Amino acid sequence: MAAYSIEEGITVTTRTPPSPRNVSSQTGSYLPCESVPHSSLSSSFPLLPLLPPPSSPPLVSPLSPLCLQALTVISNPGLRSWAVATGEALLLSSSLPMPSSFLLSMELLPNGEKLTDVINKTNENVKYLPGIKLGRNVVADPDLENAVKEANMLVFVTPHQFMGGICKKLKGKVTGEVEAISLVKGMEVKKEGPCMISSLISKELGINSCVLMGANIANEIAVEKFSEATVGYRESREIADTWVQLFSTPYFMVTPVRNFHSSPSVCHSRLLNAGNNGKACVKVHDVEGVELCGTLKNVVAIAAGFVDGLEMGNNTKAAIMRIGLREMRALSKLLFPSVKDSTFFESCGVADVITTCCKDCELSFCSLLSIVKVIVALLTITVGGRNRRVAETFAQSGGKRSFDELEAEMLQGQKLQGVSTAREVYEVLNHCGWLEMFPLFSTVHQICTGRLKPEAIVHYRDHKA
Ligand SMILES: NC(=O)C1=CN([C@@H]2O[C@H](COP(=O)(O)OP(=O)(O)OC[C@H]3O[C@@H](n4cnc5c(N)ncnc54)[C@H](O)[C@@H]3O)[C@@H](O)[C@H]2O)C=CC1
Ligand SMILES: O=C(CO)COP(=O)(O)O
Repeated sequence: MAAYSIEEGITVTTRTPPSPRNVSSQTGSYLPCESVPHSSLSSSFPLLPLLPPPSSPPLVSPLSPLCLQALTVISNPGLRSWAVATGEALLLSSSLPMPSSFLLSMELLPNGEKLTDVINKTNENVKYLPGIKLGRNVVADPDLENAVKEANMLVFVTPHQFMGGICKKLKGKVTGEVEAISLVKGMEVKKEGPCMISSLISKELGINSCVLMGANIANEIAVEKFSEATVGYRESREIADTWVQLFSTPYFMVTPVRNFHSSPSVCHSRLLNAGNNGKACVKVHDVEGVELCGTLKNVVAIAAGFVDGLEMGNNTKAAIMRIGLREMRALSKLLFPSVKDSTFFESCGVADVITTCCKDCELSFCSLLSIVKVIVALLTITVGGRNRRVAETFAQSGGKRSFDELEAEMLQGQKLQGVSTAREVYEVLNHCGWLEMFPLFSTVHQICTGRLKPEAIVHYRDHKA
């Protein structure tokens, strides 16, 4: 059985320097190279050799002020998790300067061996990525502090619920010039107001953090289906380009997005000031726009799941997605006026709403190929957006089975983000007196907590809290 704790974990460490991945070994390039709007760095990146000579010097990106010495992925791999799809995909590529990938689990295999030991022995994650050799320079290490010791690039990929504990544990342990990127879709709500995960990382660890969000169902990326993602960044375009370079593959197209400095909204300032005796000083950039897209779309996905569970049809689903997107944009801009409208047209915005709210497949018994389709459907029915899927089952049960129970049963150790995010959003709306302005968001929370029936999702205007 798997036993997870923030105290223990796995790290995968590389001791050889990076070399960019070999594009000729990749398949499934969707767009011609010229149409991929990457930086010149990223377009030349995939052509370099797959494995570095053991004595190559550390990579110094021509665009980046950062000398890429070591990269640590802070994650906890699970079946079909984003951590596995991205974190380990990164590690598969020995293009990276990564001495380490930290996997927050001290998981024992059925034979009693530690997964970390087996990864180090076989250079393979026999449980979650069997049959695939990790980059030669990858080492597993169960000690979080040790994992970040040499790293100057940190990738965070865990459910948002655990980020507070992880940051607390790392406080004071991350030193030198370190850059972070968060792939975590979610936020924390403190008494002083909402705190995006990238801000939490920055505040707790004293380092800059970009974000990467997008329409990225993990298992599709794991099988190299073409996808896009958006990197949100604060100050430095060079840092964003470095992350784009690290994450990009022919089947994973990453685009950087920036917003300009601005003050937080009046209400947000009031919230912050209330908790900090007026001393709060927050700088806001579009890293928040990208991150709020990734965070809030999980609430919309829950709403879409209710619609599916009640078999309300595509028009209703489209209406809920549109209203959800509108509330996403409105809340993001109220919280952070610097958020740009155009961000909602990036992968992190409308595309993520679509992918997370869509059903994986429809069973069609009318087609000539119905048997094949049913088999394919049954094989794939367990994939796709988890928030939508669990909410669908919740609605089918008439709201009688709790989300906790369904999460444990359906996700087998994975974590649902949408239900806790709906609660966190509700707290913010309630605190700011905005509940009536966001009827869909507040109705979702009330359905999740059993105060309203799932059917209320289309009567949301009647349920002003
Ligand atoms: N899975 C996906 O398709 C995508 C996920 N994301 C985001 O990436 C983040 C991570 O998602 P996944 O990798 O899918 O996570 P996940 O839902 O697979 O959870 C990862 C692991 O965290 C573990 N965990 C349990 N207790 C823990 C603790 N105390 N400390 C640390 N970890 C603990 C869980 O057991 C699980 O194995 C989330 O914010 C998610 O919204 C983003 C894009 C796609
Ligand atoms: O964020 C995701 C896809 O972009 C994954 O969504 P779920 O957490 O609903 O599976």
